[in-house]
Amino acid sequence: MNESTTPELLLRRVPITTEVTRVGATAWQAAIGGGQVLLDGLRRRPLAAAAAHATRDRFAALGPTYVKLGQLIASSPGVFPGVLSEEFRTLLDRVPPADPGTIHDVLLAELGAPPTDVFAEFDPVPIASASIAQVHPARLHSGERVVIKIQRPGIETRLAADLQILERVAATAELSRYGRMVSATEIVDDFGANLRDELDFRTEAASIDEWRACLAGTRFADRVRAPQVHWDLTTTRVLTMEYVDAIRIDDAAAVRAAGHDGVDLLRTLLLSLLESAFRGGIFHGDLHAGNVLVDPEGRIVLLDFGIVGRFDDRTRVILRRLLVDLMVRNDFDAAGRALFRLGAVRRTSDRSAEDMRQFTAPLRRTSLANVSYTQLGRQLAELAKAYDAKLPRELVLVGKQLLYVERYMKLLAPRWRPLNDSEVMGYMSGLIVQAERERATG
Ligand SMILES: Nc1ncnc2c1ncn2[C@@H]1O[C@H](COP(=O)(O)OP(=O)(O)OP(=O)(O)O)[C@@H](O)[C@H]1O
Repeated sequence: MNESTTPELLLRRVPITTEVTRVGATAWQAAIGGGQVLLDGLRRRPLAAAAAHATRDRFAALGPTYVKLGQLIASSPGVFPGVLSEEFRTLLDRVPPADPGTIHDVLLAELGAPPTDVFAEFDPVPIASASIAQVHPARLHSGERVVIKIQRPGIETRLAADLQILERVAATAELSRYGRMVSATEIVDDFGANLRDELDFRTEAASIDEWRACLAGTRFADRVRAPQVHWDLTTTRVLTMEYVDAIRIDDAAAVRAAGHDGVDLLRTLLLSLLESAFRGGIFHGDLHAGNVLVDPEGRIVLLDFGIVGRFDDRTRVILRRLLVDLMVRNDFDAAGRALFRLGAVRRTSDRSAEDMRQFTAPLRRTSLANVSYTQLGRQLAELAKAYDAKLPRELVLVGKQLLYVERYMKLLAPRWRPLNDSEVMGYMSGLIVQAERERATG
């Protein structure tokens, strides 16, 4: 069928605001997905791969909510079948820009004046256009270059309708064992809460400031940064911030051509992530390559604080102790108790200390440096399955960020072994000393 005549596209042309139209579009996409799988089956392609491919295509056609959900699946190894995660990695969030007139109206409504008054220059052509927002370059009257992230009109209603459908699908999925094991409703609830947060740009702006404050005074303060927010020009649907001129971290050729040292960059990225998560309490929760840049001075610049993770004081203390129990004291009973206190394990067994010992064995071997986060994540997921454990969201989130770091390591510093690096080990020792002190003081 010609794409321009599919019901989904026709529906897209009229305002899709009601649940009924979204249910129709979702069912239609599910039906084509099913058809595609059947056809592939007849053509004797492996069924799992065909189903994953069809699901990816349908998610892309259904728009923002599903694209975000697909990206979540892609970055959750161990929870979903590998073939599905792989397929979803290619799901990009790029859509044509909204009509310039509607963008003008959003700015007028949010900032109280037309962009031509508020800014010395405003470029109506965006530099990036994703499903929730688009980003426009502009210049303030002071001469400073800025970018303005502007929310697409109508996105809120559309997401709300999609979320309602997903909630029902998740409730149905929980009737099955697999649905319960992956906590389908919880995944959707969590996902919905994140998406709603992402719709208030003041939350994102506040996270940028909070993250910067948590690294201020540490040795990372001048090695990793985020754009300055212009609060006077920031509202729920408009975020104005400093323009950052930098290259993507996964553009290895450009990073090398600019004379930056891959090991230095990766060390900074890894340690500042650990520092912000295990000491500071707030970390960037979406370090995909479009959000991690390198500026001409060789500093890492993080963009897009739409997703952040937080560990409260108590959790940070437990996590630091867990690290010591596993890596230094080899006290696996204590490590098991720590996991229990994190709320992660609901069932214990006589074998838990032994299982924990086996899980951490690769960490303690001489080949310590070769341990892969991916391998670790898979093992952790298996252990969680065996113990009916549910890893706290933030722990999973920090794990995902380590997977990104690992990916950039392969690109920029393939021979670097963080656990053989004296600065990394020095940093870990600092954490361990702190944890021992906390243990001594109860
Ligand atoms: N401060 C900035 N300076 C320069 N470019 C920026 C800045 N902020 C955002 N951009 C550009 O806009 C793109 C999208 O920004 P951002 O990631 O914040 O939006 P998003 O809608 O959340 O996108 P995504 O869904 O890809 O995460 C960035 O990848 C970058 O190219």
